[in-house]
Amino acid sequence: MEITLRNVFFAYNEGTPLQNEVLRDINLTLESNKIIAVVGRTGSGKSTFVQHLNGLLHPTGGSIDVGDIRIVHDSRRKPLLFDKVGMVFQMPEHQLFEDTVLKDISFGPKNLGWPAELIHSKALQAMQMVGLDETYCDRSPFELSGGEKRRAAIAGVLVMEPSVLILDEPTVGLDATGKQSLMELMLDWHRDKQRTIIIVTHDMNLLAEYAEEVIVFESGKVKLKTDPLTLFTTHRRDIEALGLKPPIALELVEKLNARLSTPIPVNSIRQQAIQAQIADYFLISCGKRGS
Ligand SMILES: Nc1ncnc2c1ncn2[C@@H]1O[C@H](COP(=O)(O)OP(=O)(O)OP(=O)(O)O)[C@@H](O)[C@H]1O
Repeated sequence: MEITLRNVFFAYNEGTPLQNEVLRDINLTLESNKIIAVVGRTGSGKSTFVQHLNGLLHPTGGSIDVGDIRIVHDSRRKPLLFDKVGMVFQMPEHQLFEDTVLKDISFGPKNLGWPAELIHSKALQAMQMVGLDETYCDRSPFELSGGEKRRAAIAGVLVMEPSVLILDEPTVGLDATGKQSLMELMLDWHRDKQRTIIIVTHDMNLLAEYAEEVIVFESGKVKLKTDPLTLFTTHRRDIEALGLKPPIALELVEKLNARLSTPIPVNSIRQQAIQAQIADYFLISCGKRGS
């Protein structure tokens, strides 16, 4: 499902002395079936932006087309899109509240009036997608580990089968293994269902590994929309000025290149691809592989 924003402005506390304009003239199209990262300094408006995509916030100017639903500044018509655009907030485990995992995951579909049997089967499917088996159904969400809680919270969003999934800082607080396994699950969901994922993140390694497109925010405006490789090569200075460091894999290849007479070409910023390029380079330079 495509999302198009035209001349979108947003101010908190509009029309009051506390008015705070946070989004300024956003014009963007978010294509279907992509993994899109949203980055920028803290306070640049990323969370405010993504909350516009599922109707949680409405623009104070301009329009947002989510598929065939238009969101505009009109206090009489405020479409909610929670079933089409699923949102996983920062630290989603804080939003678990039912006494069992199954009840928590079933909460959204129940509110939408889905039949009980359908809710049950979809909830089990969602649990499977996030790697929680049926033994978790009757467990209290409050007794799970941090990573398991996060998976349960994500299942509560996936159960609605959204066309777009928004993850606001999905891996904060998880260890390296937890981060990777969560992101691999999200990648499987994206590939399996052919749906869009929008990730708000400060983690440039995560961005390099998973994003196909990047939107860079600066002071409530879209500074850039590009792909990760172009971001970290052509726009290197711009993003460093925003305090964003390139991914470790790219820094590694640059350090090596400073010492090599024939630099390794930077044609990817994914860690594994760069490792393979480096390995290839050394095999070629040792004469063990034809170039
Ligand atoms: N409910 C609110 N009322 C008033 N101002 C708000 C509200 N929520 C956020 N803001 C302000 O809007 C601006 C953008 O905040 P937002 O959370 O969208 O930024 P962000 O880029 O997501 O930041 P971070 O990376 O720290 O999560 C900030 O100046 C913030 O103080």
